[in-house]
Amino acid sequence: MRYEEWEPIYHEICDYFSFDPLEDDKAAHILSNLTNQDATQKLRTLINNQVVTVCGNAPTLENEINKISGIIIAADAASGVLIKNDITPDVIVTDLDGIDDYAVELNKNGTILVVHAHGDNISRINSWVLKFEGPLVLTTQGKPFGNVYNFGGFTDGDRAVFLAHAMQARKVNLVGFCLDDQDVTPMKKGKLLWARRLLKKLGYEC
Ligand SMILES: Nc1ncnc2c1ncn2[C@@H]1O[C@H](COP(=O)(O)OP(=O)(O)OP(=O)(O)O)[C@@H](O)[C@H]1O
Ligand SMILES: Nc1nc2c(c(=O)[nH]1)N=C(CO)CN2
Ligand SMILES: [Mg+2]
Repeated sequence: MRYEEWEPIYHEICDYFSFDPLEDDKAAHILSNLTNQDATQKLRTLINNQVVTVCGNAPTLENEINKISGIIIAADAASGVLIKNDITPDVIVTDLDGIDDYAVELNKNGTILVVHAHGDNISRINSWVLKFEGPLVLTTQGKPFGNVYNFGGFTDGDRAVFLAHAMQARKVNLVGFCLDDQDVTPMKKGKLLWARRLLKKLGYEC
């Protein structure tokens, strides 16, 4: 999605959650200043024209492992579920609140980390990013610049789907997405509602 198309949606999201866009920009600049890494071309080569499975972290993921095929993109904590099931994600899309030290090891061995900056993860950016030795792609939900991209999307899960579309995947399958999950906090419910709205724009009903 082009930024011009994304921007009005982004402002609606900021109004909904009372997020401050200036804090998002501050986070994106902190991230960009920590590393000049840019594995976007590697990511594009990996995904272009391929079948991709994006794994969300709904409780159903564990029962849907057998549906995974092609290039595997894990949304944040879904990566831990995959690892427990002996599956190595090719890509992890994360705002750094759902991963653990295993992500540093995976990244060292080639898993691409797509690290998202926002106003509420600045401390996580500062504590995690310098530990990563492998390929990184940096993202923002605000205006992109330099080595910081915006492919559209909001939560780790729907952002992963927007990313796969932006990288021209041939087909994008979703597993572990249950966006009307009622067994979550009010904040999470709001985030899943937005994920659902955004994925609907790409033609997915989940
Ligand atoms: N029922 C569900 N519960 C949680 N996540 C879900 C669910 N269904 C789909 N997802 C997707 O899985 C992604 C990764 O889940 P995780 O539990 O790591 O969330 P998170 O990292 O705390 O979410 P975020 O940081 O995006 O707020 C979410 O961003 C969401 O898009
Ligand atoms: N400012 C801000 N932005 C976000 C947040 C968040 O908690 N705060 N969470 C996200 C993942 O769902 C994506 N973007
Ligand atoms: Mg997260």
